[in-house]
Amino acid sequence: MSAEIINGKELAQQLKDNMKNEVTELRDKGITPHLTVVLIGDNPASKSYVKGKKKASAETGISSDIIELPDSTSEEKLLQLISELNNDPEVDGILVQLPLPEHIAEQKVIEYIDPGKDVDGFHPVNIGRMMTGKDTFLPCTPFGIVTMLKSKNIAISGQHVVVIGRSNIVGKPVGQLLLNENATVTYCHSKTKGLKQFTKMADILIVAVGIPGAIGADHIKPGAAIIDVGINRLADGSLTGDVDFEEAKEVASYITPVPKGVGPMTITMLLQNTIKAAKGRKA
Ligand SMILES: NC(=O)C1=CN([C@@H]2O[C@H](COP(=O)(O)OP(=O)(O)OC[C@H]3O[C@@H](n4cnc5c(N)ncnc54)[C@H](OP(=O)(O)O)[C@@H]3O)[C@@H](O)[C@H]2O)C=CC1
Ligand SMILES: Nc1nc(=O)c2c([nH]1)NC[C@@H]1CN(c3ccc(C(=O)N[C@@H](CCC(=O)O)C(=O)O)cc3)C=[N+]21
Repeated sequence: MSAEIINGKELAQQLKDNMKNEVTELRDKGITPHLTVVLIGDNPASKSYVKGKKKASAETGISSDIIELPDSTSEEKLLQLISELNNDPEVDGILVQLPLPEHIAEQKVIEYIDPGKDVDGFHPVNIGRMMTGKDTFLPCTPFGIVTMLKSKNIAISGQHVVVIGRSNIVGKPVGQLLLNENATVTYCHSKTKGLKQFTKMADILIVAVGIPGAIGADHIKPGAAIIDVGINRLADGSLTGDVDFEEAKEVASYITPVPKGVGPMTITMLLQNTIKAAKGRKA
């Protein structure tokens, strides 16, 4: 038996089609959601993600612009720009593409963004609201993952979720969101001893490590749902996840592919958050 594939690209398209109608209605009322993306430096991967965000915005009628600045941009100059965007009444959402150059303190920049415009959901105020179960901007990748699980009616409540990875943008918040949905959550990371003994207990296994092939069939409990967050570019230019897909799909009940899995959902949730920001500010 081969696992059912959760096609994130298709689900993202359905959600964008719905959003397009919502944006049309908002625009008829004179409200055009606007997203500003700030891109520092010329990391090719970041450039390609940012292009994807612009394209997806246009598809739904959300207006967007990209502010590109050189690698040499000072922290002070970036904070100044954020302060202008915070005060610009036309701007609903601000996204500063990560990672930032080494000389800029990432956390300081994140905390400078107006929480009401923080469509990434990375500001400590929004993280705190998420942790306490309040309405807020949910971080896009975790929000996308929960949306994918729900789209397939995969049970979350009472299930054992194992998350591999504890970054502030993926691992930690996805565990928190699933805890809010009444899952029992275990976190694993690079210091975890005996990783397999944990992963084999997972009803839902979320892999956000950044190592191709980190997880194989022998890590997986038969019938588990596997969410592969990893985006790794191989030497031949192709993209691959953290899970050995061919092997894993023979053991799992559901699995997300890379590409066309979690990635497109991340962008779609960003658009959702931008609409929410516009409604919160302009409506
Ligand atoms: N699809 C999407 O939309 C997105 C995809 N990504 C991708 O997801 C992956 C993870 O991203 P991100 O969370 O930002 O990455 P980070 O590099 O910030 O975090 C990686 C995590 O994996 C853990 N880890 C590393 N090696 C091992 C190991 N051998 N065993 C167990 N755990 C390990 C690390 O542990 P420790 O904390 O101890 O160092 C860390 O917590 C990347 O491939 C990234 O490109 C990221 C964002 C969005
Ligand atoms: N402030 C900030 N917010 C982010 O949300 C953010 C970030 N910084 N930095 C980098 C990570 C990574 N990320 C991805 C988004 C979409 C795809 C995506 O759409 N991937 C496609 C493939 C795209 C391609 O072919 O290149 C897919 O998986 O099918 C991947 C990765 C957002 N991130």
